[in-house]
Amino acid sequence: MAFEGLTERLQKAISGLRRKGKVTDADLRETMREIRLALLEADVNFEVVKTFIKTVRDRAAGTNILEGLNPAQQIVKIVDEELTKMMGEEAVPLNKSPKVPTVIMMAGLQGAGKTTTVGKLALKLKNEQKARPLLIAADIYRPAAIDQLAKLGHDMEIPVFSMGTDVNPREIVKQGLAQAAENKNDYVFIDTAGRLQIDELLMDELADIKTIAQPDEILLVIDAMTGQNAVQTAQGFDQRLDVSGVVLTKLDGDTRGGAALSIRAVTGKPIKFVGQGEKMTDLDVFYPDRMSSRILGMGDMLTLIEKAQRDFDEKQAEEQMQKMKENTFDFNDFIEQLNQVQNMGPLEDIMKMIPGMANNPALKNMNVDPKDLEHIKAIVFSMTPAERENPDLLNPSRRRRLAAGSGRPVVEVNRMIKQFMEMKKMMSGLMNGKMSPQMQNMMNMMGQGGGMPGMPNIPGMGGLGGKVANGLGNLAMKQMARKLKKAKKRR
Ligand SMILES: Nc1nc2c(ncn2[C@@H]2O[C@H](COP(=O)(O)OP(=O)(O)OP(=O)(O)O)[C@@H](O)[C@H]2O)c(=O)[nH]1
Repeated sequence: MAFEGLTERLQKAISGLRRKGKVTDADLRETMREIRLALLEADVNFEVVKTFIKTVRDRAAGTNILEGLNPAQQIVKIVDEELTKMMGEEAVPLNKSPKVPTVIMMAGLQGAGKTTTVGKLALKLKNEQKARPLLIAADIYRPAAIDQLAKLGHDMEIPVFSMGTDVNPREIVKQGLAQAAENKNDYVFIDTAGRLQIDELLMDELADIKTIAQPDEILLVIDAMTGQNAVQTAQGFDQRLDVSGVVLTKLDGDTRGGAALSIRAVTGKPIKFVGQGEKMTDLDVFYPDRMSSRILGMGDMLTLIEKAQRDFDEKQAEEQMQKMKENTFDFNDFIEQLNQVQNMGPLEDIMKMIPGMANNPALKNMNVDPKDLEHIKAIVFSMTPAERENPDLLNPSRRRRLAAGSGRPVVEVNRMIKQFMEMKKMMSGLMNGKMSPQMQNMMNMMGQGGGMPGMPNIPGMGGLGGKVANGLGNLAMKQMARKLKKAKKRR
């Protein structure tokens, strides 16, 4: 997960204020100095940091009592709002042409992730809008690029237009667009060539393609891990091409965050999407406010809820809930749930989206080994259908059989069954609360209180209460409620 270093530094910078009733000028100066260092260390553009610090300091000095928040919370609130502004305030959607097709031209340096991003975006449009995109392979200089795009298209059942490596890219684009018109494709993506660095030849070619294709959107693909170089690259491309948006890739490997935080402020161009992994589904809309929450370690419940909604089968979730309510949730349901959780991605990443959890020391040391989940599955798969439906059948001799069948020690089998029983009991109680199905499912996944077998038990997280309900967590909850309200309004 991105930005660990920055999150830690910022929290440390602010934590000094937490015990103070009133903030003196010296306190504020010290905190601002720490925040400034944290941002510089994260490789945020120097000028951007300077402006940011001045704004936050002016605001912090001007307001001492805000909605009953303590000094630390006030600073967090201001920093949160200013970070959000720095990254552009609102999510900016993809441009859409009033008449088909919408033409999207991609640009970026070699290896930034252009081809991968074309695939991810096309798949997103196909899945979410039932779009019928055409991908044009106009990178003739790296022969593997055409094959890569052709393979992506083949796997996702999205057509790819290519003419090999001997035809001029300008001609390929012309003919590709003609084909899109003929096939009435609603989106066209042009995958252009990249170089190791910006050079005149490349820029001339891209400028020509722009003239030919008249794109509705020029998306610049930038590798977040290259920090300030990414920002310079963005400036270089933008000067020649006047790009309309940025896709920041490899955010999953970016521990610092400098590019994400500076690009908008330096270039004035919005980050529209972020790439967070190598899978075709690892592309997300960029929400400045959610990113800011994450950076401040306040979690990102909205994304978590969306992830749950996207990756969870609603009908299945309803059925499982009903079973929990009736206390008839069995090992078959449990396996289904484990599979769903695994689909959502690494558990550590999911946990970090919960307010107050990003810097939980227990979470830091937590190493969720995917093998643990596999062991649990192995035990369940060793059960007979009758045992899965009725865990009460599992007497000691049957448990010994499960241990032998799964290759796990008997104590592990016993522990797993005990935890399952406890979870089942707890969930049936919890289900009579007033949470939405998604929330209930999430709580369930997170191993509330007693803990779900295989899910880490997090000390201090006695339910979402404990750790989360105090300090920054408390503020995060308030912020979240505000953001949820805002998001609802937008819809
Ligand atoms: N971890 C991670 N890897 C990514 C992401 N986006 C792309 N990659 C990887 O980055 C590498 C380069 O991606 P490509 O799509 O081939 O890069 P490109 O910009 O098309 O390169 P050229 O065609 O040479 O210009 C591949 O191994 C991708 O899997 C991302 O968001 N996260």
